[in-house]
Amino acid sequence: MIIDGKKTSEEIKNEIAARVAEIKIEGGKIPHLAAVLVGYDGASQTYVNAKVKSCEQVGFESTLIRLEDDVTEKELLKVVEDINQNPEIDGLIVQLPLPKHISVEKVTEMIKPEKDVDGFTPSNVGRLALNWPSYVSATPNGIMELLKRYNIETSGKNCVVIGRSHIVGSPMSILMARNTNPGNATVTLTHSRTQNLPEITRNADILIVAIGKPGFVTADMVKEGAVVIDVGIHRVEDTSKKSGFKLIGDVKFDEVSEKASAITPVPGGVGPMTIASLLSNTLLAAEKRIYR
Ligand SMILES: Nc1nc2c(c(=O)[nH]1)N[C@@H](CN(C=O)c1ccc(C(=O)N[C@@H](CCC(=O)O)C(=O)O)cc1)CN2
Repeated sequence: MIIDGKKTSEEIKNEIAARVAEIKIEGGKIPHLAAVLVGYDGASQTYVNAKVKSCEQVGFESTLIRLEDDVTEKELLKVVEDINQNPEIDGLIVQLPLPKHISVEKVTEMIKPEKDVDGFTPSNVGRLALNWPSYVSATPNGIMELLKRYNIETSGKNCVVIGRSHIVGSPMSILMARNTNPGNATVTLTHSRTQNLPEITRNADILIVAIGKPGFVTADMVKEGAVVIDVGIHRVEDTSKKSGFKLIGDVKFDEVSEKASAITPVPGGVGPMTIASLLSNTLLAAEKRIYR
């Protein structure tokens, strides 16, 4: 089975659009997302443009703030603080990665937790770990939603996560271990120093791959019937395409899909769900459902 993130994300966007229509009738506040993009990285521009377009699609307001790649850290912090103070804006994201001369930690810490719809601030990450209401990072949140909507059984299953990033791997391991449905899995968080990785991954009923290496997971690393979630997105040269590149994931799709019972493709899997989850978080922020 192919787990179709594109189709599921459209379903979620339709649900959000329906809620926005209700908010309009009730005379409530239309959700407003601000996105800050620093520099001209091709992939980041694609993602931010897709976020703005998705806001339009569901009826949100959006503000895109583009900054040159030589913007100083101080200037960027001031932009973030201005958005923090703007009562019109419900949610704020700073697109990552940032140029090397800017501290991601300082910028993230500056974002008001109530507007942190990426779920990256220390406050929201801490609340997630405590199982308190919080904004959950969009990619892991999107994966949980896919598992739920595809009725994938996770309780008591062995879940192996490859990659320990703050954005995906770490929150993913917390969510899958939680006493929720989906959740209640026995989770192993693996990383670049893990020994005998194939031995561990072959024991996974659910394998979530966020290692950032194209085609890293091969068929011999996967148990027959496993559910495989591929978080990686890489642009590799392909002269047969008009764009000059094609997208591939961290998983060798052709061979792993032969063994998996369910698998996310790249593109069209986890990526679109990241944007749908960001919209869900922005709706929560506008309706003040996390921080009252
Ligand atoms: N502030 C943030 N920065 C980054 C995040 C994030 O959640 N917040 N995550 C990633 C990038 N990302 C969102 O920003 C993202 C990645 C991929 C997709 C997506 O829809 N991918 C499509 C293919 C799109 C294409 O390249 O043509 C797919 O997989 O089908 C959306 C968002 C890092 N930065």
